[in-house]
Amino acid sequence: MHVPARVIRPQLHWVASSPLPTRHGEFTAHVFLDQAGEGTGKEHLALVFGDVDGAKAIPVRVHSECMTSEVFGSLKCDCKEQLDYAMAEVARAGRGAVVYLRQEGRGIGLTNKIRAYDLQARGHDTVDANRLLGLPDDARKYDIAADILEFLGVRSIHLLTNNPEKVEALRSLGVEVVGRQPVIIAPNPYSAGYLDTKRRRMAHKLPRLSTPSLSLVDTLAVDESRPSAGDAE
Ligand SMILES: Nc1nc2c(ncn2[C@@H]2O[C@H](COP(=O)(O)OP(=O)(O)OP(=O)(O)O)[C@@H](O)[C@H]2O)c(=O)[nH]1
Ligand SMILES: [Zn+2]
Repeated sequence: MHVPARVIRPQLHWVASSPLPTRHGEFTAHVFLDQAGEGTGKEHLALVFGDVDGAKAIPVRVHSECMTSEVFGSLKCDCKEQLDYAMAEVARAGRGAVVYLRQEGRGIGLTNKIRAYDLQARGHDTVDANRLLGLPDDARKYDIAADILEFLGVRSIHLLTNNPEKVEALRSLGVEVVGRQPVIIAPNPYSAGYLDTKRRRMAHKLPRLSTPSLSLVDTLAVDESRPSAGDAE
């Protein structure tokens, strides 16, 4: 059945919803079309578990797109495992949401992220690679996430994140963040330096990590039954 779009604000429209069975349980997927500025045509997603309308202090993950890890299994970052963990956590809590924002590469887009990866392959860390490209360390915005949460009727949240700046950004947009829940993923040999840079240079609340042995790569490559970080928690 086709339901007409609902205008959230002039350039952000709710456009579709459907049940979405996942390996973490049955969510409802809501799609929001962003027609503003550079975001023209971007489709953002909210995966909702249980009844969140009017809910307080529910777990919410505001996640930024990472095609390289989420689609292709890149080991350079922790994004896919964080997403899996968040979905499992929301389902475990019985209600909550994952807001999936299409701001690839901390908002610089896929092309620039791959350019940054090329610089990282030449020895630069994730922050310096962006700077060498003349780009901000983090170009993301969270106004759409705030609007989506308001649209869903969510009253207050526990934000699943290690990034205190994300908490502050959402608060400054009027989201009542009553707590922060860490999303700590064990490093692999390719992500350890990246995670350490996030801890040292981006103020992420991450533990000091020791670099795991390279033999873990072989394990990751051959063991398809490996439990996800979410399963391990
Ligand atoms: N520019 C750039 N973006 C990256 C890199 N690695 C991952 N990303 C992007 O970073 C975004 C995720 O941001 P993170 O800094 O990993 O984490 P966060 O969302 O700030 O914090 P958490 O809530 O704790 O996950 C996604 O959009 C990824 O595509 C990188 O090396 N360079
Ligand atoms: Zn990533």
